[in-house]
Formats: sequence, structure tokens, C-alpha cells
Amino acid sequence: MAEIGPLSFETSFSSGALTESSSNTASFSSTPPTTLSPDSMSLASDPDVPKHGSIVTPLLDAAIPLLEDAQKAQIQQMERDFDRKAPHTSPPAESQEPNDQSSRHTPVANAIVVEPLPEEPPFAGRARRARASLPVYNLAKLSGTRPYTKRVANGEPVDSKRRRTIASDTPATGSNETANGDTNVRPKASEPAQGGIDAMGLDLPAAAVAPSSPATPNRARRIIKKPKSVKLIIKSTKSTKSTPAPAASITRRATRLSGEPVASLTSKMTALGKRGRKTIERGLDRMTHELRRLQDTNEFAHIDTRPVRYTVWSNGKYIDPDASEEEAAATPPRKKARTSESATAAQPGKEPEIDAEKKETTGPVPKKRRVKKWLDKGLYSGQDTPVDVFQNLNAQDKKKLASLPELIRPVKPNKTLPSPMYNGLRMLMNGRDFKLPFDICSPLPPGQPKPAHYRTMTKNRFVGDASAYWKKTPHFGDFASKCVCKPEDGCAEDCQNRIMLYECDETNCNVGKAHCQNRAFQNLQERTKTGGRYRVGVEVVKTSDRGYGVRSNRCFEPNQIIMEYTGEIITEEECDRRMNEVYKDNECYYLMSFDQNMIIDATTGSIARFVNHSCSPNCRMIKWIVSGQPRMALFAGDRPIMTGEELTYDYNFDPFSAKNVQKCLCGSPNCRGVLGPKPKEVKPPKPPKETKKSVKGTIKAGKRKLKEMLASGDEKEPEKPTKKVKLVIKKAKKPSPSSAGLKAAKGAAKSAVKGATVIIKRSVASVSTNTKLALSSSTKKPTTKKAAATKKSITTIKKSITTDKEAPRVKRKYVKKNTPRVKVSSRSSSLTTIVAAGPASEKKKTAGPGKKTPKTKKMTPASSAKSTPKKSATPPSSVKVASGRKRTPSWKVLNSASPDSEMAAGDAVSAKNTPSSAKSRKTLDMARSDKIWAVDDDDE
Ligand SMILES: C[S@@+](CC[C@H](N)C(=O)[O-])C[C@H]1O[C@@H](n2cnc3c(N)ncnc32)[C@H](O)[C@@H]1O
Repeated sequence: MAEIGPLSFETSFSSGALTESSSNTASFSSTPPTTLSPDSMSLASDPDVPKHGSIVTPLLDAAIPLLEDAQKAQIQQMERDFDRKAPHTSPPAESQEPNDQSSRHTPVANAIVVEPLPEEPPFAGRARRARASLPVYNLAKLSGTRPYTKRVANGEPVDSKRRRTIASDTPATGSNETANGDTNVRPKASEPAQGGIDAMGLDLPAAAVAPSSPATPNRARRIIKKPKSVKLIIKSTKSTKSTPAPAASITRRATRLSGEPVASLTSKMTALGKRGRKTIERGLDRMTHELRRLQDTNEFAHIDTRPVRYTVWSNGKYIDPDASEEEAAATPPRKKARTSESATAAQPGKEPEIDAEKKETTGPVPKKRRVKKWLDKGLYSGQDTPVDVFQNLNAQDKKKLASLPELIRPVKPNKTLPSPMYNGLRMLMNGRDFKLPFDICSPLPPGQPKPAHYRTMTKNRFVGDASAYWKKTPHFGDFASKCVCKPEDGCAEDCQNRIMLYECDETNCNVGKAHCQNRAFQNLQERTKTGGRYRVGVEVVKTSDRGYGVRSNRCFEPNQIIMEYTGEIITEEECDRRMNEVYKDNECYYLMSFDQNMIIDATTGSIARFVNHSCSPNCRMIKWIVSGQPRMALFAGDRPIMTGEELTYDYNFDPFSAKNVQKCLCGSPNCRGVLGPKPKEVKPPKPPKETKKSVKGTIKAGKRKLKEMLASGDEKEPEKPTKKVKLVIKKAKKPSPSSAGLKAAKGAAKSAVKGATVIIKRSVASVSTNTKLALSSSTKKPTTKKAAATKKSITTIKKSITTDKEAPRVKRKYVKKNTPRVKVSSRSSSLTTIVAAGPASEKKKTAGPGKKTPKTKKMTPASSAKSTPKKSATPPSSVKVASGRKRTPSWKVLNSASPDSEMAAGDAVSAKNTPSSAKSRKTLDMARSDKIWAVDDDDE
């Protein structure tokens, strides 16, 4: 405190006893004042002077005795000086007014001026102590940090008395601000006040200062014993200005200078004073409690627990070790553009983006043309485009290439990067097999239109007499096929069962399931038994013009089985009845000739019934013998089927009546225009004698040889059978009036006549009459001269055959035109049996299986057309479609002679419809014809 200059304090006492006249000037600093009013000292020391207990502070009480001796000495010295200077002549003023000391002792600077306190507002009543009743929130308790164990600080149990200790400044203010508002003179907390009072006059006597703990040297603890209410205003004077202040607190203003009311310490002290001691102590306890809690923290003790780090600097930049490498990488180093940006940023009012744009527009930056570097060396270098692509190609390949213009060399060949495909031209033309790595399935989204009143049936079901009739007929039993394949063959194309359209099973297969490839229906069952649209692979779609249809939602390999055609197996009588009674108002019929002159009615059946007709189909409907039972299924054609393709097969539809001819809407280039029979392909005529002999001999031999071969397991191919036939000349009748169907049928008839072929017609007894009539009607009125010429030469060979004693007789009719040659070259001929509807006037009755049907007057030429020989190469359709739109109730099953049905009905041998090689086809043909004629032989 020695540095502090003489201070002049104006201390005002609120005592009413002290008036302005009694104010004294006294030095309150440690430096003895030059002048001191003796009155003040006397006032303080004079016990007679009434003291106002409430206003005499203990500070002054403590200060006055200390200053008393020095001040007395000073006063005495001053008096001596005064006496020495003053003339002795003049009477001393004090003699006149002994009480007026102020006139004798002029106030001097650096003296304490005790001023009266400003007037307090009138006492409004009892001091409010409502705060004492307010709830006290224990922050530690609320925050969950309140300790429940005995507190330990610095490894030692904390004494409960320490709760009364506080650190640093006075609890009243809680700040570093001194009473005079000036922090410049802030004493060090660790220093005890010299003589118990420092220059601030606020600190406590030295005796009251607690020794600081050695562990916490920076913590000065003072025990506040009895804070008393003190109304003390200490004003700083000029001396404060001369006080050297620390640089850190230069900016702070003295409260007095700012003009603000000095309320920091005094008001709070006053507030404290108004409260009771208990309240204050309680508050202090609370404060100390929190502070005590804090003092145990490292932050309070200024203990830095963080490890010492050595900073890394690189290129003048601080490298933050906490920053991850990704962050460092994410913030790329500043580029040069930044410099321009910063330069522009330094110029006010300029935006860097605008500047950059300006630079782009203004600055003539020449664009560098990018030159693409082509690969002229490497894998395909040196493979020049052939000058002549046709070079070294044979005629066939040249023709192929001409049809593929995209393979022909372009006008300007790319020499830089020649395509290697030039060297693979031949391979490209021939193509190569490949397999997709996965199957494709794209089912239609849900919500597709569904056909109404449609009930599914996944297995054939016999209805009515069909079952009894079926059992009565010992079909297939007499000619069970037996596979003679080896495991390495795998029952492929050459499998005898396959050729005969017998599916292999445990009873007839030589290689076993593991190696056998001739188990289409079993595979289908395996595929579809768990369900799922992909496994089924087909879905019903609504076509724009043909009602419902079926499309694939997956790929199918060539000849792969797609789905089975199932329904109710009914007799012809039942079919008659349904057509006349049940389906008389239907637009579509789902009837197909099946086997043993029975019919599958798929009105309740599988969705195969929705498959539409096409003149260029991608599927075939084929009947197989599976475990001794005939079953019909849709198979893919010779080419694979892609996802989304509509599935079609050739109905080979034969409308019973011209009125029922429907326009074909398949849209294929070779569309026949109507839902009619396939065009008949004719064979060159042969001499009748030779043919007759040949046929007879071949068939006889073929039947026996085939039996022998199958029995002995001989793999030798059977010889072509010959057949002895009877030719019955049938008179041709006049055709029905012209119509669309008639015209279509006429075309077929013409082609048959033109070819001057022998028409071989076979039929079961029940439909032989129909066939006969059809043939008669078709030849009744030849439309051409050639037909007329052949009219006389038509011979009908009628032959009754039976498969065995119990089986019904099967009649075969062979109509020979022009040439006596009678031979069926291939079973694959499309002699389709068609179930069609006719007008009411044409109503006929069917006699059921094995019975003749009544004669029909009106027959379409199509009937005759269907009896024309078929091309062997053409895949046969063993399907008899019974379908048509809005037909009249009267209808007739025109089960014309169909090799397909006949073979199934009369015999056990059927030929494979889908041979994938010419060899198979040949074998198939032989087997088929052998079978046909063999039946006749037996019959004979
Ligand atoms: C067995 S149903 C086929 C499913 C039929 N589309 C349906 O909606 O139920 C045969 C009938 O379909 C129609 N149809 C099938 N293929 C056709 C085609 N290519 N052109 C015109 N109509 C066809 C004919 O009405 C035919 O009588």
C-alpha cells in the first residue's frame, strides 16, 4: 500500500448528529496526512460524543486507534507551527470561538472527508424477509451431483467447518470489484492486509485472514464472522487517476465516473444487513457449499490435466493432430484461384465470381482442342477390314451375307480400330449357340382382366360314360413301348419311347431318371407343383381382337413342354348334349378331340384353352402317352420362346359349316385368312399298282418288324411299312354354297386336286360317315376341270378294322384321286380333326364313340380338304380344336379322319411330332405309317 498515493476520501456518516459544520478532513491512508482535523479525532475518541451505534462501523473503530497516535503527533506539530507563525497580538480565533475548530484548521488535500449519507427514503415498514421463506433449490441435488459420502478434498476428509470458508473476494459482491469500483487497486488475495486494513478499507483485519492452505496457495480464505450493515460510500478522487493501473484493467471505468449509482457493494451489504444473521449465514453456507464443491475440481484448482502437446507446424500453418486424415484430404489446399479471389476480396465492392466471369469473357483463353488418341496398337491391330467380304465364301454364305447388310463392309472402314468381327464373319453368319446366364421372367402386373366364369382343372377328369368306355378299351396295352437307350444316350432324339410319343417312366425306361431326358410331363409337374408365376411360366392376357390369349412370362427352349391341356373327358354324346344345351349361346368353345373318339372339354380346365390360333405358331399341341394314359400338352416349337411372346398353335381348324368360318386375326405373313385347315401339300403321284403292292408289303413287314424290333431290343430301324388297302370309289357331291369358309376350303380342295394325289382318309367308325359325306360333298361339284376329271377316278377304299376283339371297329376310308397310289408318307401330316358348330338346320346326332353319326347334308369343302395328304415335314397337330364364336346350337363333331387320333384310338403307336432332326422325323414317319397299317393288318 506504500505505492498508493495520498487518497482523499469523503466519508459521510449517516448520523444525524454529524452536521456539515462538523465535518472533518482526515487522511485515511497509511501515509500520515499533513493536516488532520482534531475534531474528528476527538469525535472519534471522545466518549462523550454520542455515538450512533448503527453508523459507527467497526472498520473505523479499528482504524481510529491506529491512527490516533500519529495524528495526535501531527496535530500537535501543526499547532506548534501555527502558534509560531501566528502573531501573538491578534487574539486567536479559537479563543473567541473555542468550538469552531474548522475555521482554524483549513481542510487540506488528502484528507478523509466524511460526508453525511444521502437521505434515505422514509421507513416503509418492516424489512421484507420473504426471501428467507422461498424454496431453496439445491442445484447439486437436482443435477444429480450431490455427494452422499463424506467429502474428501485432496485426499483428506473435509472438515465441516470449512463450509464457512470462501475463497477470493467478499461473498457480498462475488466479484473482484472493490468498494470504490476500481479494480486497479485490487490487492492480492494471498496477501494479508497490512495492519489488518488495506488501502481499500474493505478488507478485514489481519487477524481475520485465514492462512492459506499450502496445497492451494492461490486460495485465500477469509472467515467472515459477522458482517454488519455498513453504509459507506467511498469516493475516489484525483488520486485514483494517478494510481498506476494494470494494463488489463485499463478499460474499466470507475463507477463514480460513469455516473452510475454505486450499488455494487454497499447496496448488497445493505441488503444483507437488512436480513437477519441466520439468513445471511444460511446464504453463505449455501454459497460455500457450492464453492466447496467447486474447489475440489481441477478447474478450480487450475490444475491442467491435459497432456502436454507439442504443436506441429508446417509451412507456417498449425497442424491439428486431432483432425482426421479424411478431413485433411477433404479440404484441399488452396489453389491459385484463391489468390485472385483474395485479391478481389481485398478490393471492396468486388465479387470474386463476377471477376472470374469477367476474366473468362475478357481474357482470350485459347481453347485447346482435345485430340482423341485412338488405339492403333494392341490386340486387334493389323486386322484390316477385308476388301471383299465375299472373298473365300461359298455360294450359300454369300447368299446369307447378302441378306445381312449390316455385315457388309461400310463405305468408310474404320482403320484405326478395326473390329475383330470381320475375321469372325463366318461365325457371325452361322451364329452360335449361347445360353443366358439366368432365366428371364417378367410377369404382368396384378390387376389384369381375368376371364369370367372360368374354373381351373389341372388334371383330366372322366365324365359320364367316358370313364367306362375308356376302361373298356384296351388301348396302348398291347403295344407298350420299351426304351432301349443307354445312359450316355439319355433318351434323346433316338429314344424309341420318344419317337413313339411315349414318355419314359420307371417301367419303360432303360436308363433311369437320372439320365433320361424323355420325361416332359414329369418335369412339368416338378416345375409347377410349387406354383408361382415363373414356374408356371404362362399367364392369361387380354388381346385386343381375339379375346383372351396366353403369353409366356419366361423363356422356353425349343420343344420344351409349356403346359398341359386338361379338362373334362367326355364322349361324343355328351359333347353333343353340351353343345346343344349348355354351350348353345357361347361364343367360344373349348372342345378338342382327344383320344378314342372322346373329347376334352376345357370349359373347365387348364389355361391352355386360352391359347389362340396362329398360322405361324410358336407352339404345338401334342398328345403323349404317359404311364399308359394319353395326355395333351402345349410344347414350344422349333425355336425358343422369349418372355412376353404370345403362345399360339395351329388349330388346323375345320369349320363344320361355312357359316362358322371365322376370320383369322393372327397377323402372320402367311396367314390363311380364316380359321381353317392347314394347306395341304401333295405328293407326286405313283403308279397305283406299285403303290398298292408297296404299301401292302411295307405295312405288313413294318408291323411285324417293329414288334420284333421292340421285343428284341434291336435298334435297327424298321422298314417302311406297306399296306394292302381297298379302294372305294366315292361319288363326289355338290359342295355347299359359296362362303368364306367354302372359299377357304375350296382352296384346299383345289390344291388337293391339282396335286392329283391320293387322299387317304382314315376314321373311326363313328365319324366315317361324316368323312364320307365330307369327301362326297367336296367332290360333288368340282370347281375345276381337273377336279371334274378326277371325279370318276376317285376311289374310296373302305376297310373296317378293329384293334382287337373288344375294341370297336375302326373304319378307314381312303379316297384316291387320279392316282391309285395310297400311302401316307408322314404322320406329321396335318389331318386335323375339328369340332365345329353348325347351324340349327344342320343339327346332327352323333352315335358316340365307335358309332356312326347321322349324315349331314351340308358339308363344307374344308372337309374334303382335310383329307388331303399332308406334308411330312410339317409338324403335325394332333389337336382337335373345338372352338368357335357364336355358333348356332346345332353342331356336329366332325371328327374327320385324323391320323393322330386314329393312331391313338386304334393303336398304341404314335409318332413324334417334334423331331428335332431329320433322322428322327424319318424314323417317326416310318413308325407312324407302320402303325397305321399294322392295325389294319391285324384287323384283316
Ligand atoms: C379356344 S378359344 C381361344 C381363347 C379365346 N380367345 C378366348 O378368349 O377364350 C378359340 C377362339 O378364339 C378365337 N381365336 C383364336 N385365335 C384366333 C385368331 N387367330 N383369329 C381370330 N380369332 C381367334 C376364336 O374366336 C376362336 O373360336
